Amino acid sequence: TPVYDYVVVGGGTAGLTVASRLTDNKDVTVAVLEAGFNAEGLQEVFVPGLIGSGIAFTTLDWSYKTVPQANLNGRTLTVNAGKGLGGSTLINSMIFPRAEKEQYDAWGQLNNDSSWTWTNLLPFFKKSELFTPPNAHQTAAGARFLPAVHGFAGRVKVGFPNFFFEQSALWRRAAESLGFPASPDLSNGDPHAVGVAPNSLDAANNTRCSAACAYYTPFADRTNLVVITNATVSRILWANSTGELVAVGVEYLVNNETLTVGASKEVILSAGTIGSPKVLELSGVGNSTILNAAGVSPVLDLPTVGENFADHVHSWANAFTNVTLTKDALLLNPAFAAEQLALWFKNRTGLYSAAPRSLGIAAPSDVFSPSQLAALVAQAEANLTHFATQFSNGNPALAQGIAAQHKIALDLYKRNKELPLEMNAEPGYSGPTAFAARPARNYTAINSVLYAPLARGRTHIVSADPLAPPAVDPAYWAHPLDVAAQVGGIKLARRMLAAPPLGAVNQGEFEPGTDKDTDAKIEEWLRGVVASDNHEVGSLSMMPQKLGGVVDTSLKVYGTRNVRVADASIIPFPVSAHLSSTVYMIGERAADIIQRAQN
Ligand SMILES: Cc1cc2nc3c(=O)[nH]c(=O)nc-3n(C[C@H](O)[C@H](O)[C@H](O)COP(=O)(O)OP(=O)(O)OC[C@H]3O[C@@H](n4cnc5c(N)ncnc54)[C@H](O)[C@@H]3O)c2cc1C
Repeated sequence: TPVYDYVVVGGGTAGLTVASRLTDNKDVTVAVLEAGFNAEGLQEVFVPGLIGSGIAFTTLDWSYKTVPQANLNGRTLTVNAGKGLGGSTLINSMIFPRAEKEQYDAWGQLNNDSSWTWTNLLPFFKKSELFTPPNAHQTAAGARFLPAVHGFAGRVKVGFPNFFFEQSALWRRAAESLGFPASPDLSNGDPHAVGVAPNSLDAANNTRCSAACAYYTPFADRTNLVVITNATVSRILWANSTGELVAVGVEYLVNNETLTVGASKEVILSAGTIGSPKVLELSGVGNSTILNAAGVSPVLDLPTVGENFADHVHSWANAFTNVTLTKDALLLNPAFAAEQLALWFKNRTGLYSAAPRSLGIAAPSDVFSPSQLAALVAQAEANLTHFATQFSNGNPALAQGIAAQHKIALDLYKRNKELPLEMNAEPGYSGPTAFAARPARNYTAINSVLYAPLARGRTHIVSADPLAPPAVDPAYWAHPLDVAAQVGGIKLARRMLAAPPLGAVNQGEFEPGTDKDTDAKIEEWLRGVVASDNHEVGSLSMMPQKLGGVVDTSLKVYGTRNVRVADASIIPFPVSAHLSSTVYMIGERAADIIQRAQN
């Protein structure tokens, strides 16, 4: 068995960050085991406008299925997660802002550790970034940035695209007319505003910069960094079965062969919010009842593994438009699409050079009237213990932890600082109806993403077979405030579609449809259509053990000597942003913590 200092499970967003930083020291050896393959050479990965096409959502996607969702008409939803070197950054939409500073501060507050607060985390956000400021064309198209909040010597290339859709600019002005301030920079910790989102792309040649592009490709020739692809980790190997657990390596599968690799110092779990708890449970760490039922012998009873799971869900309002240069034009006219793709390969311009999103992050005051908000918050406060207990799966410590999270969220709601919705303009159709089934026209869509859900669910193994998918239950919409916010998102999206100057190109609503003219009808429609936004967090949450946490503030799994978690699963509660910048920050912070622990 080959032995490395560190073994990283999962070569995704945070996993490659940790591996890359640790091997900056040439005396340190790291092995990364990744279930997928190196997909950097595929155009579906590197061309920004091909997001979601080709194999992006097939081979390169775990495509996890939820259990039937009781609040969504019993539907089974898909939670996408990238499978391949780079993880979810291979297939994500490349939108690269950050959440509000009060939410990061709340991680510190929950954990009684001021090192996990916005001010102290900002250096790690910056450390990950190699930011290219907007050029004159991009600035004229609305791109803005504040140098003080960016990094210029990191590894993830961040910048702006070469093409901007007309509808995005019209929408930003419409949002401003509804009271959204123009953002000086969507990464400044104060995202209640509207602006052009920075992207995780290499502005020099207009290509996606995944975690592999950032943290692996430039360092692939390091002899102290070994990356094994097509390797599915089945479990952590322990030296002991009583007392504090000591990991000595991991077992993994390549094709049908079982192999092992040794770790002389630490094992780092970076398999994602659904993948990491699965590996821990397969290794005998979790709720003993759940493990026994799945046929795994418990080694350490840590009953909150896989609990406290939360995800963002999104919905849409879309309208026909007389604007003709839309993403729909690519679908409606294959010859035009081929021309545009050729243009991208020729000089990196045209419709495929854009990862087309402008964002506006809504505050409670944009979504609710003062009296409506007061009533919703009062109701949530009155039912705090009820819901915390319901979501905790019978674990009293976690019930306290969820209650503490809800209290923080509701206090922020009252200060207009918990931002419940992302609004973003899609220059083309976005919604639940397949291309062939909808009118062959041009559209403007406003996505609204539920950003601060109070519902908590879980993900657990149901089998000892490492290749069997886990049962994922996000418990979408299990809290009334979540439902009210998402209904409010449709109404806000409609106001945006009607507001000038966007209103001038609006040729009538397609979905939800003007017949959905009451909150109750909107809600009923949404139950049948809302989809995961693939922002799952919290399943191995960083919280004190007395609040049902799984890792401490050094990211170490309670009850183990040398297993840490670095990925989105440690994020204790959903934050109001797309996640990748935050996950890179976690990877940078994890590497720093590990390096300091060794010195
Ligand atoms: C379709 C989609 C769109 C998104 N859009 C955006 C966006 O626009 N902007 C944004 O900021 N965020 C976006 N996100 C979210 C963001 O990309 C993720 O939250 C983030 O990348 C997760 O990082 P991670 O390190 O936790 O996990 P991942 O990056 O998913 O890495 C986990 C890795 O572990 C591997 N793995 C899992 N199990 C095993 C195992 N047993 N053995 C070996 N390897 C294993 C996986 O294959 C994967 O490579 C999107 C996500 C998706 C899926």
